[in-house]
Amino acid sequence: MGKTAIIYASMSGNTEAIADLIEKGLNEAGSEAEKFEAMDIDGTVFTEYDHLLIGAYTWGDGEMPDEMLDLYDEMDDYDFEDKTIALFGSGDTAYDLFCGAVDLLAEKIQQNNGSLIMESLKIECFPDGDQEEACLEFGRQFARCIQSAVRS
Ligand SMILES: Cc1cc2nc3c(=O)[nH]c(=O)nc-3n(C[C@H](O)[C@H](O)[C@H](O)COP(=O)(O)O)c2cc1C
Repeated sequence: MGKTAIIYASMSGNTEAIADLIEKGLNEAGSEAEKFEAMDIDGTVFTEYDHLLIGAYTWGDGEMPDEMLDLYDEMDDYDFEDKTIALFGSGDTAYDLFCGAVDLLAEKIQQNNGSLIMESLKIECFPDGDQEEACLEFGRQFARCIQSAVRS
């Protein structure tokens, strides 16, 4: 089935909480993942893992946060054509560019031959209430995508 990595950047814990819930959803649907903080890894993760869930909070004026910047720049050295990819993030709708970093990641993946298997998950601050279930379901749905790709 291939290996799944959940990669995230989080300063105050909201995006980390989303990553944890996505992993829980994946597990519920019978898949496993390894989770990494973006600043602890480099681009080799893009060759070692077949399925990628990548998440970031948004900083500045719709900008990529510092913790994700190196990995974001390194994406230009890789080809994402054969990868299963979905994106997630936490933001705040009080800002003009809600979850702008998620959109920047999507553009970068597309520039490097990749495509997204699911619509990106954008969470308002902390994933509570209905948003908690949305994160779990995102994980379950991603698991179903990679499982059905194996069967077909
Ligand atoms: C200085 C600053 C700038 C921000 N800019 C944006 C922004 O442009 N768009 C957005 O959606 N959220 C923005 N946010 C909100 C954060 O992305 C949001 O608080 C998020 O939940 C933080 O996630 P974390 O807990 O994973 O660090 C900004 C927050 C701060 C402190």
